[in-house]
Amino acid sequence: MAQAPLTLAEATDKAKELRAQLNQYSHEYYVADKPTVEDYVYDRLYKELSDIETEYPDLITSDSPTQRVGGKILQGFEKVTHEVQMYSLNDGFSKEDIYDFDERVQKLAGKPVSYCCELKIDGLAISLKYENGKFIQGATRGDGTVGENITENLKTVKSIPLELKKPISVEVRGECYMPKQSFVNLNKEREEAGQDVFANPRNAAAGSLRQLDTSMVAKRNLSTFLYTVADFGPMTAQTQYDALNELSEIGFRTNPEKKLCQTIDEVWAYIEEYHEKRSELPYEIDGIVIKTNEFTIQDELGFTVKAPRWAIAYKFPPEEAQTIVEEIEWTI
Ligand SMILES: NC(=O)c1cc2c(=O)c3cc(F)ccc3oc2nc1N
Repeated sequence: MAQAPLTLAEATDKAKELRAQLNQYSHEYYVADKPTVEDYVYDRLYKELSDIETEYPDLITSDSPTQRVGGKILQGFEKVTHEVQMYSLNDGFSKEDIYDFDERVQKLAGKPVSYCCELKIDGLAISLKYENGKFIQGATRGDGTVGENITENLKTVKSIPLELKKPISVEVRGECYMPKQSFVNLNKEREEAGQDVFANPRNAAAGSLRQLDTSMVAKRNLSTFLYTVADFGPMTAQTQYDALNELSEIGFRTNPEKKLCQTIDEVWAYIEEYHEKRSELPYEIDGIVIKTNEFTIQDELGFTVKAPRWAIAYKFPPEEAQTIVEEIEWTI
């Protein structure tokens, strides 16, 4: 039985309630990886909100889940200048490189330091800006000083919050990536459509974020892991490990495999552990990022022209791309 049409007042209240409920379900599914409802529950509420917004377009808000599907055709990507430079990392390729890094850092710091170790996600570095809790700008790293404005495309990435849990103004950085399974599915579709396939998930993510049709990006199932606070705003973390937890508390998706290591031996054990586990992860990693944990020490060590002195990326030897795809295809 069709419901009597809602008055504007009823529709306004109902839309607000549905947005909050849907954004909560979406956070659980795409950010916390802990969905609490079946898809059909979400879909039914989504349709209810979408119908209200069709009836009353003025009720559409920037953080409405209906804004995630894209549908804009962009003319191109404007340039964005990063007020806080987006550096790259120095690479290490051997155990010796990692122990040399530790020796340099301890000498510069003048004392033993602890390290925060993180998986090195093989995606595309992005910067996200929020004003009073609202997502206002997303950009690529570019050359570290000038990147591309890909805000409209990043709005379709479900793990990127359109509104934070607190109305704060911050700039955060992280990696946008395509999960392995999505990569295999996308290449299957492209092959069947006679299109070129992507060589690896990183290229697929980069190619997806360069789409000018935002509805195409929405279909690519991209995700994110955030790892840096560029402009702290009111955030209080004094170490990298705590900053990752704080990023998660305000609504960002962070990688759960981080580890606080008191010695470089512990760091090396972590590197070996994840070199083993690499093929089981649902996303590609190309190494491990090691950072001095205390921000006071990061400030003391600072940056060279190219990279921070207080971090190093240990790069795993490249896995044959074929093995990755074969392994996944076997699991389908
Ligand atoms: N791909 C990654 O998973 C990853 C990348 C970086 C960086 O590129 C990076 C660059 C800096 F100048 C400083 C810290 C960083 O931390 C990082 N942490 C990570 N987990």
